[in-house]
Amino acid sequence: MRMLLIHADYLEYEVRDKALKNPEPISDEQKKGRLDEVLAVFISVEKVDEANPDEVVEKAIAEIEDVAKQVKAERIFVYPFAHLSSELAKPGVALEILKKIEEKLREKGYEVKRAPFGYYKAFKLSCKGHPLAELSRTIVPEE
Ligand SMILES: Nc1ncnc2c1ncn2[C@@H]1O[C@H](COS(=O)(=O)NC(=O)[C@@H](N)CO)[C@@H](O)[C@H]1O
Repeated sequence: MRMLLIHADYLEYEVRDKALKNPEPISDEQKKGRLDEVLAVFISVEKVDEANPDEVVEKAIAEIEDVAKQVKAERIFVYPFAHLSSELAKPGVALEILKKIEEKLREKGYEVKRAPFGYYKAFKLSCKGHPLAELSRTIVPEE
């Protein structure tokens, strides 16, 4: 799994066209979204993650929470992003992993949104620009 973490004044998106034949079903409300004062986490789920999804979820949560505490972010935007890796996991596996990350972060008390999976989306992002505002993490399951 590859993650790009951006501490931002805001992240907003608007769904455009389908990027997969069968994207995640979404409500009209989910076609647009915005969070202010947010840690945006762009995630590419990778083929290697398919070996142990639960372990990858736990490691991702730990890394995201570590950064959220450092930058004092209470809101997290989980954003499916297929452009951080050339070895992408299958969409079905990727979506399940992203949903679990969303759920577990919410259980930990963060305000969490997740951008829709399988769509081309317009987005605007305002990076804060401080030294910890742009970070990346790579997560792999144990052999
Ligand atoms: N492994 C993955 N990790 C994260 N997001 C993914 C993954 N696979 C698919 N997606 C989601 O599905 C969308 C399209 O995925 S994609 O791999 O780019 N596929 C395409 O663009 C197809 N139109 C041609 O392959 C992505 O924008 C993202 O929302």
